[in-house]
Amino acid sequence: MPNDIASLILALTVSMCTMAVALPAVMGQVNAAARRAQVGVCMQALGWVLLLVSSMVAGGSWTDRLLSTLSMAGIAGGLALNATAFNLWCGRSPSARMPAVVAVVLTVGYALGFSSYAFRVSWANGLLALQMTMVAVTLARKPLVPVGGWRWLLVLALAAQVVVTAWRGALAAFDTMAFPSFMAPHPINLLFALVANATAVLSLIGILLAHRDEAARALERLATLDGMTGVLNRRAWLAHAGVELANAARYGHRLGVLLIDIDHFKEVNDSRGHEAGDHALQFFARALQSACRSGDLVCRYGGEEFCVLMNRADLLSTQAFDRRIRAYLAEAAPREIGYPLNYSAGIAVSSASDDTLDAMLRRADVALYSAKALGRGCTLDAEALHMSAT
Ligand SMILES: Nc1nc2c(ncn2[C@@H]2O[C@H](COP(=O)(O)OP(=O)(O)OP(=O)(O)O)[C@@H](O)[C@H]2O)c(=O)[nH]1
Repeated sequence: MPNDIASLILALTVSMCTMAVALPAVMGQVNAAARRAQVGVCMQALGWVLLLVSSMVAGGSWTDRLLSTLSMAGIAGGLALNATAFNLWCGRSPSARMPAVVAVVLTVGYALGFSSYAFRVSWANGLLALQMTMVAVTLARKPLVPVGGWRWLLVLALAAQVVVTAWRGALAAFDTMAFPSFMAPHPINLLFALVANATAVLSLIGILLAHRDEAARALERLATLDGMTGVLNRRAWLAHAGVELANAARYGHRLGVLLIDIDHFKEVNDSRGHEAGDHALQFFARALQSACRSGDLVCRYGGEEFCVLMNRADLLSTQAFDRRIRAYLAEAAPREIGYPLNYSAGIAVSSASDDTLDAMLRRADVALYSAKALGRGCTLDAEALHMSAT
């Protein structure tokens, strides 16, 4: 059995080192979460290497104390980094101060109490079990973004490792003679080595899948959002608005489309520079979004044109939205961007159950064109225009 345990611990160390080298190569360019996970794996790999080396030097010597303490710092620090990585991948803030605090307390306590075998082993195993619990809780908490079912596999493996690690801590404290080293021929050591190997494999799978989910979300963002303003792009807006119009027809609601074109925007670019122009577009998009109700859809229709789909809205409520935006711009634009910003707009409200998005956009565009022709800075509605023309 001692040889079995030594082989399994060696296999675990080799797996961790392989992961530490392979992850950066396989994952390519990474974000903050993946970077933390990679560094976390490297630290754990280093920790296991140092623990193995420490078992080869004279027990209780200063070299043993130094190597063992550094190995604890590596394993505990790596776990703390993994906790923050999984927090980020679950859409939460990266702050996971507790696992980091536990890693520091564990290392310092281990170094200070090194001369007592029972204390240092129970201290390290107890606090490592606490850290693993924190990583498992991080994964088990409801994520704020879609995360695959893989997290439950990792939670299960971590839960098993928590039990075995805490058990080792208890044995070291209360039955020290039966548990003289982490490679001693004790069934719990064998169980620990097996579970640790399984958790290492599942961690690798978890890190790769979390990274893949994150990349898929980033691709979706790129495909649906306008990169500069963060509102929907035209293609995504058309797809969503088409669904909303079909629902409106089915349930007998009305909806309004407000097509907006910022006035004299070329002058902003020409006199203040392209960067100021970009800043103004971002401010304008924010203003539209904050004035919307949930269910409304804002998009950047093109250059300095925006389009808003107002769900369950008739002409009066679309006009009220337009007035709110104008009042907000008059007050906030000079304050936020340093000069006034105005726009012309056209409104089209869904008329019959067979109305189409194309037809509504055409009517809104005609109304917008007329608003520009009237001298800009105003909003016209397509129905009124149509009535006055007939
Ligand atoms: N800074 C910046 N400018 C943009 C962007 N997209 C389009 N524009 C500018 O928007 C301006 C649009 O000019 P025009 O079509 O003449 O419209 P306008 O100056 O607003 O005049 P009217 O619409 O007739 O009031 C051009 O100068 C474009 O370069 C962008 O992403 N960033």
